[in-house]
Amino acid sequence: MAYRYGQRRGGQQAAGVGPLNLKVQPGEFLCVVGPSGSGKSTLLSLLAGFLSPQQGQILLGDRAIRGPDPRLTLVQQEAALFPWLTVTGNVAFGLDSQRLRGPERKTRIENALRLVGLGDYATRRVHELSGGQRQRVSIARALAVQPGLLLLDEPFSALDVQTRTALADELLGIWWAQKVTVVFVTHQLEEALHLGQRVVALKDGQVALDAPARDLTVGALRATLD
Ligand SMILES: Nc1ncnc2c1ncn2[C@@H]1O[C@H](COP(=O)(O)OP(=O)(O)OP(=O)(O)O)[C@@H](O)[C@H]1O
Repeated sequence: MAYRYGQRRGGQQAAGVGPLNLKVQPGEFLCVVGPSGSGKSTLLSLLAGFLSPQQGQILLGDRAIRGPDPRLTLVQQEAALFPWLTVTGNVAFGLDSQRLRGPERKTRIENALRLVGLGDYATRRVHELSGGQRQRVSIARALAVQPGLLLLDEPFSALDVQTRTALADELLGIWWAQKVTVVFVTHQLEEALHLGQRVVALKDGQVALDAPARDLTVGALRATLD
């Protein structure tokens, strides 16, 4: 598939991604790395259904993604939460599109908050939380809908190193426990190698490298992207 933002004059290729062909296995943890402008966020917007490929298609299972899709959720760099709502209110908001009511709704929220270590914060207002706690709420909101595909776009980049490392390890624990398929975008090569089972490196919108993380080093990734 491919997506290009408009056309450039003078025969130069317009910015965007592709053509590329990627298959993510169910339950896989895939990290996408690449320098600024390489197309990471564009790829994630395509996977999230915010953009439609101009060429080819994106399938989730055997059904195409044609727009915002309840089978997947996206967590972005800055937690997009409602500050005036409680932690529970924010997580519940993600469930509204599923029209989930009653005890199952309550259980989903409680489980999601427990998974991110915020079981005791249910009634707190979001504006009282730290940046790391807010990002935990975003992840809980994404997990509560029990997505088939969890997309994360540099979710920890606004956080200090310690919080970032702690949250990365929590995410690994959640992935392990929930068997959710994860596509995680980062420009930090160390983070990609720590988290991913597989790493895809993008350069100018193309796949420059696609390999199991265990076969890679930061040096090898850097050399590919230079
Ligand atoms: N809305 C847009 N209109 C036109 N060009 C765009 C648009 N959004 C992104 N681009 C261009 O597409 C290319 C890929 O951008 P993208 O944001 O996907 O890169 P990225 O790898 O996520 O970068 P960063 O790490 O800086 O977030 C860049 O050349 C960018 O300038």
